[in-house]
Amino acid sequence: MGTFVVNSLDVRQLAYAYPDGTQALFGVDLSIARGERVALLGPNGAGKTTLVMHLNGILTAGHGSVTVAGTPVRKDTLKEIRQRVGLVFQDPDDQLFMPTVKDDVAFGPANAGVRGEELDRVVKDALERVGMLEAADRPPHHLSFGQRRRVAVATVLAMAPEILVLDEPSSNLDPAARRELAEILRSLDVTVLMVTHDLPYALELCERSLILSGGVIAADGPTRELLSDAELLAEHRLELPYGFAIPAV
Ligand SMILES: Nc1ncnc2c1ncn2[C@@H]1O[C@H](COP(=O)(O)OP(=O)(O)OP(=O)(O)O)[C@@H](O)[C@H]1O
Repeated sequence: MGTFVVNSLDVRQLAYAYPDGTQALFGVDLSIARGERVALLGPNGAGKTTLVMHLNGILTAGHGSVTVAGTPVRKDTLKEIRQRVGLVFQDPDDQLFMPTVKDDVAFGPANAGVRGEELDRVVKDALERVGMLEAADRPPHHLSFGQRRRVAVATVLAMAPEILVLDEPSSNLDPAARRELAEILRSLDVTVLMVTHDLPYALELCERSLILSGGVIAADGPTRELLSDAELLAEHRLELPYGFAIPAV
């Protein structure tokens, strides 16, 4: 047998209409290789959330397919898929509900059968990776918003996901917390897909970006090239902050 490379994510001809008939996706194709960090850009209503909800089977394909590390997202693979696709919601409070930070991080792996010293090690490692180990015994609701977002990332990392999917990771963060999270994400060595309206954040973190617009992938290429194309940005209602200049390489 020859060697072949399995992508972290393959989406083929994915189309989806909500029960009320609203067609949100019209045949989306995309592949993300292992270790890539990719930004998913696009105006309000483009279908970004709808696409993300297909990645771990919250929604299942009306038409087309989603495959994570070679495993198709289907009803009978959901358990495996939910472990492989680490979704970090925009609001960390949707993800943190245990009395302490370490209980929250332990919840997923404990459910998957990890126990004892192995569980302690997994929790410690995930908290260390997001710089939150000192907060292990604190109640999540005593932490700042930025700290809670980092703990939410840790709860997902503890499952050793194939791909980390972040919804608006920089939203509601002050400049220092925004920069700290960028440093953490850059250090992770995991495949990342991040949905963002923060174009400078996409540029800083992701070599490649996708523009989803009107339910289709309208552009896929180096972030720097996409963000340098004023016409492309205007066409898809994307705007760089006033006065922002793309830094020279
Ligand atoms: N539950 C629903 N029922 C019907 N239509 C929906 C539902 N959720 C979303 N839509 C519609 O599907 C389309 C895509 O919405 P979606 O939330 O995926 O866009 P988005 O790119 O995530 O937008 P935003 O940037 O505002 O979060 C929109 O036309 C939206 O109105």
